Amino acid sequence: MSTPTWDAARENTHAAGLAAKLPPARMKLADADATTLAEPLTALGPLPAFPTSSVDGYAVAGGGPWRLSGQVLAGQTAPNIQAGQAIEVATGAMVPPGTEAIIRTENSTVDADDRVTGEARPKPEWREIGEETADGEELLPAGAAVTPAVLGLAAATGHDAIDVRPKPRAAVLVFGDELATTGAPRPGQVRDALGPMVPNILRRFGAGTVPGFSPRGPIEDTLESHIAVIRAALDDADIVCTTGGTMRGPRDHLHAALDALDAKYIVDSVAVRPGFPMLIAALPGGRFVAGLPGNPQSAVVALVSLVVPLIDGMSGRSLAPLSKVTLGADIAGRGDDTHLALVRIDHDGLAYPTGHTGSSMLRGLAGGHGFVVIDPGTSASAGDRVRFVPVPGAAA
Ligand SMILES: Nc1nc2c(c(=O)[nH]1)N[C@H]1C(S)=C(S)[C@@H](COP(=O)(O)OP(=O)(O)OC[C@H]3O[C@@H](n4cnc5c(N)ncnc54)[C@H](O)[C@@H]3O)O[C@H]1N2
Ligand code: MOO
Repeated sequence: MSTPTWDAARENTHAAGLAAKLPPARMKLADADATTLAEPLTALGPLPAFPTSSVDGYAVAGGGPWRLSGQVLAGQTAPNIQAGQAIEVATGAMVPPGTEAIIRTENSTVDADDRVTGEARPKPEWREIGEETADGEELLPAGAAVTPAVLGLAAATGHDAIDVRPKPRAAVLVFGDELATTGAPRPGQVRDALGPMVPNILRRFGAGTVPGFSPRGPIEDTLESHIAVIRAALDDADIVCTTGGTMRGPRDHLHAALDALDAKYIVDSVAVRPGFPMLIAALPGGRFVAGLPGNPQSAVVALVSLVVPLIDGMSGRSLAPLSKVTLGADIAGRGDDTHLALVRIDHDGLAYPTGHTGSSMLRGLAGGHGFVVIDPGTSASAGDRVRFVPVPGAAA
């Protein structure tokens, strides 16, 4: 398999995810945040459902002064209004049929004999039936991300539950005999930095987690343990993220384990720096293994490069286009490879390289906002607009 470009690897991974997208499920609104619409969201009725006052004031008909002859509060049904009458209305209340104008409270006076005088503003002060949506209108297409605002819109138009594709469930398996999980590392040891980091990044990218596997590890570097724990994780996970062992060194067992599990590579290394040994393999039953390199920053590069497109595909979403940022300083390319360079967006709105960007380091990532994409064969200069891959929650 020849090494794909970073862009091609993302597209291939997204397409593989889309081909294995998760089956739809009906979910109560309270449970549906961060899922994806499986069907278009349509209005179950017009919005607003009745002519609705946008102000506190007096509905009037005919010429004034008007005789105050009632009140409508939000939630009540309104009586008809006759010429010469004024009916006090609250914001959100139904506008009495026959209303010609609504005069705001602050633009009106009511005398001791309940006579209302005042002047209406030129623009109507109420919202007509169906102004926001007609009954049955499509509000959002299938494949749209379900955000808190989408939940609010669904509720506003009458839905109690919606058809969504659930979040793919991701397990995280941390491999490495050198890893310690507490205290400062002793000579020869490395503190596991991925266990505390990867599940939280996955959650922020819209993956669900699997109890007992968020993370599981450190797991010993043997072929048998790789095969056994990947199998166990697949009982509940749609995506199994492994860390380390992506090369073919003396203690790297991931490839052999994937062969034993009958996996097919979607991507097996990518022309990107850092993080090139990242891989995605498909397993029978529409599940995937994402091999994240052991170097901690490279593992995050693999998450944002391939696992995010995989989650998008399995969720039935299109591959999200990347926004662009303007560079505040020059950033060198990495020859024929795409360079994902850590940047911090500063107070001037421009992106500057962080320090400490070695692939084994995390200081740059912890102080940065994401990666800019320097395309193969190019270098970028201050002032250039370049694509930006955010790492949510990366920096304050
Ligand atoms: N002969 C070559 N060796 C290496 C090459 C190469 O091209 N030729 N590429 C290097 C690159 S680039 C990367 S990235 C790594 C990928 O290594 P693996 O995915 O096989 O991972 P490991 O060997 O297990 O570990 C690499 C490195 O990361 C540290 N590590 C691993 N897990 C964790 C963790 N959970 N928390 C913190 N640090 C972790 C590990 O101790 C190693 O230092 O391969 C290079 N080698
Ligand atoms: O792929 Mo490695 O990321 O350069 O440390």
